[in-house]
Order: sequence, then C-alpha cells, then structure tokens
Amino acid sequence: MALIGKVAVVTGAAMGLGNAMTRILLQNGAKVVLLDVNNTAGENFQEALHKEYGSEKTFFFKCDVESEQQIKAALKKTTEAFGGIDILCNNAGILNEGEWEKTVSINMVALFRVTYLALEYMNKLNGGRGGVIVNTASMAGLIPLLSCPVYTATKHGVVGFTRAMSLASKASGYGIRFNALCPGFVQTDLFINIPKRLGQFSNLADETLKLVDKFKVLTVTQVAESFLELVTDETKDGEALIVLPDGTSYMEFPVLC
Ligand SMILES: NC(=O)C1=CN([C@@H]2O[C@H](COP(=O)(O)OP(=O)(O)OC[C@H]3O[C@@H](n4cnc5c(N)ncnc54)[C@H](O)[C@@H]3O)[C@@H](O)[C@H]2O)C=CC1
Ligand SMILES: CCCCCC(=O)/C=C/C=C\C/C=C\C/C=C\CCCC(=O)O
Repeated sequence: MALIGKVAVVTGAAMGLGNAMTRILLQNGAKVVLLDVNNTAGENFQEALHKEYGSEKTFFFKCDVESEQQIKAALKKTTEAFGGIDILCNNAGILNEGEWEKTVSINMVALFRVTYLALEYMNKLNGGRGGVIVNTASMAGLIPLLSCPVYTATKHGVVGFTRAMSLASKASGYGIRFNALCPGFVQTDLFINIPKRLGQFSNLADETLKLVDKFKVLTVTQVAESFLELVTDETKDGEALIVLPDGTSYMEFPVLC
C-alpha cells in the first residue's frame, strides 16, 4: 500500500512511539492527524512538523482517548479536513499497576472505542475507503510480564481484539486489515517510569530490570520501521509482529480449526 496522499490518525502521537510513527508516515507521503491528551507536547510537535513538512500535511487535536465525545469530534474534523481516513494507529497507552482501572480504560476500552468510531468512516460497507488499523500491543501481549499483570492483560486483550477484528473484517468485507505491533522494551517515558508505576508489584522491580537486561532496549526509530511494514504490506492481516533488538518475527498462533 503506497502512502502518498493517504490519511492516517495516530493516537498518543505527541511523544514516544507515536511520535516516531507519525514521522515515518510523513516521510513516506501520508498526511497525519495527531491525537494526544498532552496539549503542550502535541502543539510543540505540530509546530516542528509544520516547519519540516509544511502546514498542509499534519494537524494536532487535543484528544483524550477515554472521551467518546472528543474522539468523535476529532474523527469528524479529520474527515472534513482530509476527506477520509485510510490508516488508524491505536497507539496511546499507559503502564500503571497502581491505577489499574485507568490502565484497562486507556489500553483496552478506549482502543476498542476508537476502532469502532473510526470504522464508521473507514469501513467500505459504510462508504469508507477501507485501509489498515495497527494496534500497539507489546511483547507483554504475548508473554506474561510478572510485575505488570493488568498491563499484560490489556496487551493480550489488544492482540485478541486485533485478530478477531481481522477475521470479522475479512468475513464481512470491511476492506480493512488489522495488525498488532508487539515490541519489547522501548526507550520512551513509559519505559523510564516503569519503577514508579508497579504499584503493589514494586517488590518485583529488580526482576523486571533483569528482563530489560535480557531483552535489551529498542529505539523508537527501530520500532517505527517495523510498524511501517504492518501498514504498507498488504499481505499482513491479523498478524502480531514481534519487534526485538536482534530482529523481528511474526507470532505463530495455534490453529485449532
Ligand atoms: N515503551 C515501551 O517499552 C513499550 C511501549 N509499548 C506501548 O507503546 C505505546 C506507546 O507507549 P510509549 O510511546 O512508550 O509511551 P509514552 O508515555 O512515551 O507516550 C505515550 C503517549 O500517549 C499519550 N497518551 C496517554 N494517555 C492518553 C490518552 N488518554 N489519550 C490520548 N493520548 C494519551 C501520552 O500523552 C504520550 O504522548 C503504548 O501503547 C505502550 O503500551 C509497547 C511495548 C513497549
Ligand atoms: C515492565 C513494563 C514494560 C512495559 C513496556 C512493554 O510493554 C515492554 C514489554 C517487553 C517485553 C517483556 C514482555 C514479556 C517478557 C516476559 C517474560 C519472558 C520470560 C520468558 C523467557 O523467554 O525468558
């Protein structure tokens, strides 16, 4: 799928992985709508992008993915400004075992809601152009992370949702591919703050650091390059792409029927 002229929406776009996804989409010719709850970081990033790519290629909306009203408004304005949506990157996420209900709300409930609301514009059955949805899961969506049971559960939920939506899309004719991105540890604010966010599992911080030593840490640029494959390669649908410093691989799931 060539990205020239395509319209992408990225949640959690202001910082970390979302920032790198936005950059790689722009570098490949897409227009990008940035959604983020952090207004200052979003406006600063938009200003930088306007200088680099011109003001026609991006715009930023302050949008909390937990708010149905704010998502609806952002998607409506995106379609009015750019004529449709071809790519959705559900990337906003947090890790906070202390505030575990909020972790479920942002990582899973909001991701489902943004997807359903975006389908109203993207689904070919609704007059949309089809396209691709990439959900940011994690290695913790495939393997349990001992210090983060709720984060692990949300990321397993994202992988399951992605795979089921892929099947629903194929069976119904939405014209939309669904893929999950499953990186290991990535050098971002979320990663840096892990020791402060383990809640009742803070006694397991050292065990977590051992895992970091074992898996090593990715840069956001490395992950964005793998993300691009899920967006552009039309053969990838219902996939979970593992991204680690020593390489990438597609998860092989059991086939029971
Ligand atoms: N950093 C890591 O080691 C890994 C991160 N991930 C996942 O990658 C995604 C991005 O995380 P990072 O870039 O590391 O984190 P980050 O903390 O650097 O960036 C997250 C961005 O999401 C935004 N955000 C948070 N809550 C939001 C909300 N309610 N509405 C809208 N925007 C919101 C933040 O303002 C921020 O700009 C998350 O889903 C995370 O679970 C997956 C694997 C590893
Ligand atoms: C500690 C929070 C990390 C949050 C960021 C994130 O999503 C990163 C996850 C990266 C990898 C870790 C996930 C699972 C690995 C856990 C155990 C593996 C043990 C099995 C083994 O082969 O040794």
